Amino acid sequence: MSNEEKAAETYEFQAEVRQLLDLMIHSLYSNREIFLRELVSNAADAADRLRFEALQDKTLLEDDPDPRVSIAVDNDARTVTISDNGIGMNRADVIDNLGTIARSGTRRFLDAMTGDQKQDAQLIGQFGVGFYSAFIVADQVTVHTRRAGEAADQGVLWRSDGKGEFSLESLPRDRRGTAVTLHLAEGQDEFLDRNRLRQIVRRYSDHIALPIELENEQGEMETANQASAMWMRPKSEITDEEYRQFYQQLSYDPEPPLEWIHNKVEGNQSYTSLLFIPAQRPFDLFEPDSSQGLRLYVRRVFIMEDRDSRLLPRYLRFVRGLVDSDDLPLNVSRELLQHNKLVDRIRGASVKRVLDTLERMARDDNDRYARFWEAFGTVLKEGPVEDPANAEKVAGLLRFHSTHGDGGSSVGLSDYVGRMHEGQKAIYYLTGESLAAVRNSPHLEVFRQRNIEVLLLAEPVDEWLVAHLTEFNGTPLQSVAKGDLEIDELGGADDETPKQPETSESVEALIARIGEALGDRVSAVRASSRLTDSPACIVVGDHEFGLNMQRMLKAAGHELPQQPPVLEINPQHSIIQRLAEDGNAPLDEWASLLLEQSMLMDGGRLEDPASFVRRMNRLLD
Ligand SMILES: Nc1ncnc2c1ncn2[C@@H]1O[C@H](COP(=O)(O)OP(=O)(O)OP(=O)(O)O)[C@@H](O)[C@H]1O
Repeated sequence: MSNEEKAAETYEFQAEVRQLLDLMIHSLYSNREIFLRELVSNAADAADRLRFEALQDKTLLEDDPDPRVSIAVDNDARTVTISDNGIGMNRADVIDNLGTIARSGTRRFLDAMTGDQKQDAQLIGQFGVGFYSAFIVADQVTVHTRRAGEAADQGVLWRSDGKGEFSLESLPRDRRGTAVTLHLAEGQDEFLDRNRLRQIVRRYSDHIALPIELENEQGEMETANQASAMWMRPKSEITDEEYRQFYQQLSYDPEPPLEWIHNKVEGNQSYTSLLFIPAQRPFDLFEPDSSQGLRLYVRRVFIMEDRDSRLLPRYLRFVRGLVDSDDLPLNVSRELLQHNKLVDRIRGASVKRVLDTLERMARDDNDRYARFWEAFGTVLKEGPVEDPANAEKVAGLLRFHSTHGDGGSSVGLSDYVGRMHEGQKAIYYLTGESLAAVRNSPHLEVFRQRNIEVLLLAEPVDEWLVAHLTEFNGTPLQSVAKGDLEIDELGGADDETPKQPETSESVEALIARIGEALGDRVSAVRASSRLTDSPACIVVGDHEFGLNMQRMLKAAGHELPQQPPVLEINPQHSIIQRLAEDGNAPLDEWASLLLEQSMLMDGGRLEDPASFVRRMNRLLD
């Protein structure tokens, strides 16, 4: 090798990496120890990747087949070195991975930072900021690495002080894998203390399933973690604390999980699954490429993270954990997972376990279920759409706001059905843009008067939900804002509730004239049985999209057929009665005003708000 080739080349960090480094160094002061978790986790990932690639090519293992991570301290040089005998990196890998290409996570991470130290530190905890966390405690970092399968002279040395540049040079390396050496910055000497390091390994990496060795004072290597696949141990021997720790090391979530489900299945297909239901929402739950997904192992070898939702459907993406199969082939690929009967069976059983567990929680522990619902209810509402086979089961787990009770979102469909009036034929609901808008909607008036409960649905996902969930245990779900209400069929009517009075002839005539005035802005004008306090409201047909849904579809760029709404008039309202008597009232103006105010009450936008205001002022004048 010539001298020129050996000379170090200098590269600049990509701008976002620089930003990340800067933030990390300044905002992570209170949580410095996580650097070790991150570097150990990278080392363990590298060992997993080697094991996986070695399934195809055994020569990669060279004469060193047992995966291992080791941590060594040099007190004189004030360095800590984390080494692995994993997959290693070649020159191009190093350039890509350690500095010049922003990882997709970096941008998301920067976007998620709030500026609040405490919150951000927690966020970093959840995120797994990776390699760059080395600079939280080090003012100089070197990475010496060689890719498995390549010759010793292909070793590469990366070096940086984290300030904007890094250098790269060739440096032969006998062993494959990577050694990351941290030259501790001033004031960070506590990380030279082996006891402190041991304690950090136990806290964050105890359940990594390969040995993490720590050099003791006598220079001997000792295993610092449990280094076993905890999920393979019998349930009865695992303490709650161990489950919690395992969860934390798997998810980086500081909050203990609400529940875990550990199953060993034996028979014609054997596998173990360990599933956790978290207590808090991860920040990327609603991002399309969120890092959620179970980990798939085959006979203890980590194969991949299930980013394609093969092991669990999307609406259960909040579940964390793993599946370890004895029967899948070790060389299983993404494609193979897509069409595999064993995977189908594992998935079916896992869905059932999660739903059964949630049912039990909902039945036995209201408070815990309320926490679950608060964190993940919105996601669960995708269930009936995504998984029709389990729609009924998921429907039973849903919770809603309602006109009944204290207004919290805690009403289940079976609670509702249990309270239905005799003769009531449907579960009534109203969707809208916000809770305030639905709560105050004129569509609820007659239901309030008759004391009939209505579910109040104000999340965007609710529109999709009710489009797919048309009944619950045989009782249909019906929007109170759609179709012709047959008031006497509502149920809830008893002798004391006044029957809907007949509409007088003069009001009938008025309704006809309003219809003429509005022309094709409406598909019909009719007397309403919905209203008690408002003069008018708008209604769509039974099989048409609700107005809120129409707005959402339009906002998403869909072309919708023109479907003018029906305007319903309250024959008992004093404005209506006055108009029916007064032959001189400017009826064109009044008709428009009634339509426009009804649209506004429904959360709609007027195409010409200025004309509306002028019209109102003329009539008030
Ligand atoms: N010890 C190592 N051996 C081999 N490759 C490594 C090692 N450490 C890091 N890398 C490579 O560098 C990349 C970047 O590492 P970094 O820790 O910044 O992010 P990550 O591990 O991909 O993400 P995260 O830490 O969020 O899981 C890794 O994806 C891996 O390809």
